Amino acid sequence: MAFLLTPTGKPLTHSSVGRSFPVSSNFRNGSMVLSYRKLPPVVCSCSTSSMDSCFFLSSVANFSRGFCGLRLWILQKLKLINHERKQGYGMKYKELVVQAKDRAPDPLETPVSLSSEEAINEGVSARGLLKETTLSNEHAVSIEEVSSSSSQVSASSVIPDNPDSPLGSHSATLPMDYFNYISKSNRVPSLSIAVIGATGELARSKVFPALFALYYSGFLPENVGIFGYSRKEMTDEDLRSMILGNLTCRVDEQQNCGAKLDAFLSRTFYLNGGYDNQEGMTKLNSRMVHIEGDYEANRIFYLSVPQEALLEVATSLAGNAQARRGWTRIIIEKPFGFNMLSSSHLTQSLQSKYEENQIYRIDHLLGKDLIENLTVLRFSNLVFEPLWSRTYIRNVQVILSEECGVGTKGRYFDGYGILRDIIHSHVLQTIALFAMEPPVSLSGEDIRNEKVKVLRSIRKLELDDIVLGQYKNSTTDNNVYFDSLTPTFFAAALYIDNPRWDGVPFLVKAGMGLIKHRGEIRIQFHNVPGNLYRESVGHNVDLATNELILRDAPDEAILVKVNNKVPGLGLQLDPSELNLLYKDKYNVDVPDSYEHLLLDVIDGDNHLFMRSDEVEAAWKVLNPVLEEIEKNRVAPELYEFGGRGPTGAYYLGARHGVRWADD
Ligand SMILES: NC(=O)C1=CN([C@@H]2O[C@H](COP(=O)(O)OP(=O)(O)OC[C@H]3O[C@@H](n4cnc5c(N)ncnc54)[C@H](OP(=O)(O)O)[C@@H]3O)[C@@H](O)[C@H]2O)C=CC1
Ligand SMILES: O=C1O[C@H](COP(=O)(O)O)[C@@H](O)[C@H](O)[C@H]1O
Repeated sequence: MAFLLTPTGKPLTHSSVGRSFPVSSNFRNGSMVLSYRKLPPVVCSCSTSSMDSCFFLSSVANFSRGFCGLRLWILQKLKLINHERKQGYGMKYKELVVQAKDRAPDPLETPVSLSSEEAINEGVSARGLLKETTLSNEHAVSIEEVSSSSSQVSASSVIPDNPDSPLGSHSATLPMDYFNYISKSNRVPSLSIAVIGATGELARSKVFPALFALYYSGFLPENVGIFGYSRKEMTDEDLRSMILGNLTCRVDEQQNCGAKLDAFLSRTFYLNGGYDNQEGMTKLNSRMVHIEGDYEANRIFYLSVPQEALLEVATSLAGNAQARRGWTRIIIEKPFGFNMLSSSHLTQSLQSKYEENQIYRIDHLLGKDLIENLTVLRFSNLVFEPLWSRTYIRNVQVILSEECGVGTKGRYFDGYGILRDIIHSHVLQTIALFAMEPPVSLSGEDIRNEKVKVLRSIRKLELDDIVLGQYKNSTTDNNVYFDSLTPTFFAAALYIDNPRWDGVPFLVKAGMGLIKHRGEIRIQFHNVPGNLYRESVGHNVDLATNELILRDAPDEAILVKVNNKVPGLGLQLDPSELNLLYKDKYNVDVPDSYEHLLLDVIDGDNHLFMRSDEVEAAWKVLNPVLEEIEKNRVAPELYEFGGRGPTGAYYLGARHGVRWADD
């Protein structure tokens, strides 16, 4: 039996020694082999700030997100400001709808006879003549109307594929060319959004609610069609009932809630793809064509399926369900591969079917304000950018801790662990956005060009630079122990070997089953040289360290820690926080990050999505240490569920001259 080693290579003296851990996953002959092992499903009332309920629509227990007035207004303004940089035309949709409303319908554009589903689509366009805010039940198409017609769809309406091109006869088109085309034909292309894996947890809890939130707030075109796809025997009605409980309206606009909900559901359809995705995608295409009518239509496919199914689904869809007259974009979920090799296999396979700019690798953390603020703060203020380097910054800490255990994520988490689930994209993308040089513009490619340089400059990790942890059995899971080495905690010291960041430790910490839900980036500045107030500061100069804190959880905030004179006679310094707490400043709930990112996909804005070279560069940082961990079967340090995590993380900080600032 191999020795169990600590991450520093020393034999483990922990109570876990003696347990025998088979390596739970590997990659053979170009395909991933995962053996899932049981993780304890820790049940705890983990509330995320983004899941507060705004308005309950149905009696079904509802974890809805809120998204109210001012935040919506800000988002709309920002979107308008960013209008010019958008690669796609999502926001122009609304303008075009308005233009189209102003024009008399072109009889040449109207099909001679419409199926009832096409008629619904037409009806929706016609209803566009009404102001969105006056949409009422009277105008909404009833679900029954749609259901009764939907069963009559025949496969004969499938448009044949072009075998010469992976993109079909219309590749992802240049938005402006396409625009001209649209305005010539006087018709706004419709948008079809298909959620593949519609019955899964992610689709139900995040994707459909985000789509409805966008629809409700007017961010989706009125002729949108929503399609759910999986292998289960279900009807349109079943899907609608299944997602209904998670759909909510904005508190400030609830007067139209029922009508909007009806309208959204009437555009939501289910397709049972069966066990052959080639056939399934052909059927889906047929259904989409039927709903879209014989017009230009853009398509988004959200692949919310297990990683094992991803390639097969993506390939089947590429050949059978891409838009023929409009663009197609696919969204894929992390983890992006299991290791360097499987990831590069995945990338190559996807690129043989899709153009890179069709692929949106989604990581929901990147849709949070915390992340967007990294660039906003730095590049729209004078006071931060001059300090953004090793000259002034002593260390950077990225902290993502969750109170919850693995819970229902156990299905895929145990095969992957926290490095692949959280570090590969969440953390490395955060560091890349934080540390990049100023991009030429805010365009997706310019930003991604800068991010990838940072990722390539990160020093590859060694075992000595990391700490692995696993939470012990909790009181809620009846003494069930993990029977794998899967880490639920990871900490590391990263270095970026470039002139701006040489020698600055980037300390990262991510874990589950910890004392506090926290998501923040903390930037600690150097101590003041020759500080005139050193006597007032006292011995613990760390307390007087200036800090900039960007926080997502527990409450969204931007804080700057400064030294301030305590009011009164005498001279006493007090490290205080300049505090921009969102909930105090803005009377709004923050939208879920899936809304933000889905809107970006519609707009063709890919700056928050990883490009394939970024995925590869991130693997180069992690792959060597992952191989070491697996080769040596490094055992994670056990920690108490609900505690502060492994003590190893404190030693790690100390070795790099850093004191964790979140304690
Ligand atoms: N849940 C989460 O919070 C997160 C999930 N992810 C990623 O998102 C993806 C989905 O996760 P999650 O929703 O939790 O998974 P689930 O297992 O809950 O759902 C998977 C869905 O995919 C469908 N499906 C499975 N196999 C196939 C197939 N061969 N062809 C077509 N459809 C298939 C399933 O339905 P049916 O069996 O009926 O076909 C089901 O609808 C995973 O890749 C995961 O890594 C990433 C981050 C967070
Ligand atoms: O992507 C993921 O993030 C969640 C944490 O998301 P949050 O929005 O609640 O902070 C994490 O639980 C999950 O394992 C991971 O895949």
